[in-house]
Amino acid sequence: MSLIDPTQLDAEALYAALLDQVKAGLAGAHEPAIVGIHSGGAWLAERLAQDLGMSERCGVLDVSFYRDDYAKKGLPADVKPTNIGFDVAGATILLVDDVLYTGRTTRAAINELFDYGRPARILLAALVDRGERQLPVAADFVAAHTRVAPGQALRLQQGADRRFNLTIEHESA
Ligand SMILES: O=P(O)(O)OC[C@H]1O[C@H](OP(=O)(O)OP(=O)(O)O)[C@H](O)[C@@H]1O
Ligand SMILES: O=c1cc[nH]c(=O)[nH]1
Repeated sequence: MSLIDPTQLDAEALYAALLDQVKAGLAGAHEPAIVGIHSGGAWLAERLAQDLGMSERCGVLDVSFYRDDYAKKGLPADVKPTNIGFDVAGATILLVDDVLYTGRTTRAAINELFDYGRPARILLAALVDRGERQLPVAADFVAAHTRVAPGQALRLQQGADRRFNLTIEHESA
């Protein structure tokens, strides 16, 4: 696994690489569907679903209520309703997030998904894996591995033209 300097991450090139991986990985999958984690994962999921002709089977999860730090942090200002308009039971769900770090968001998302039904399989796609996991979580599809200094965060942004951009910010407490 080679690590890419976080200042060199080209979000559009990474998106194209992730799309290729996901296309190959979902070929022949049983009842495939795509679910993005609000907010960056949802932008990615919507674009992947459009590019794969799967917009009818694309949903969004807001894991705020399922986070293990919910009691401490409460709800963020921009909480959005979860929206899954297809049958999760028996489906192959591609869970999509922008940045994979501690793994706690993925854990919360899997917990929430099971409230909608029992999927046949869940696969995880992340645009960037920054390592330093705190839970045993691994992505099936990753466009880039990097390391970011403590106290900093990678943030995905989407422009009005739907193009992606990754920036490095100081992490909010
Ligand atoms: O692996 P973890 O340590 O859980 O971190 C990864 C999560 O952190 C970010 O979400 P955040 O909660 O900051 O919300 P956002 O997507 O709206 O920025 C990111 O979008 C991932 O969902
Ligand atoms: O670097 C990070 C870590 C967690 N979540 C992000 O969006 N970026």
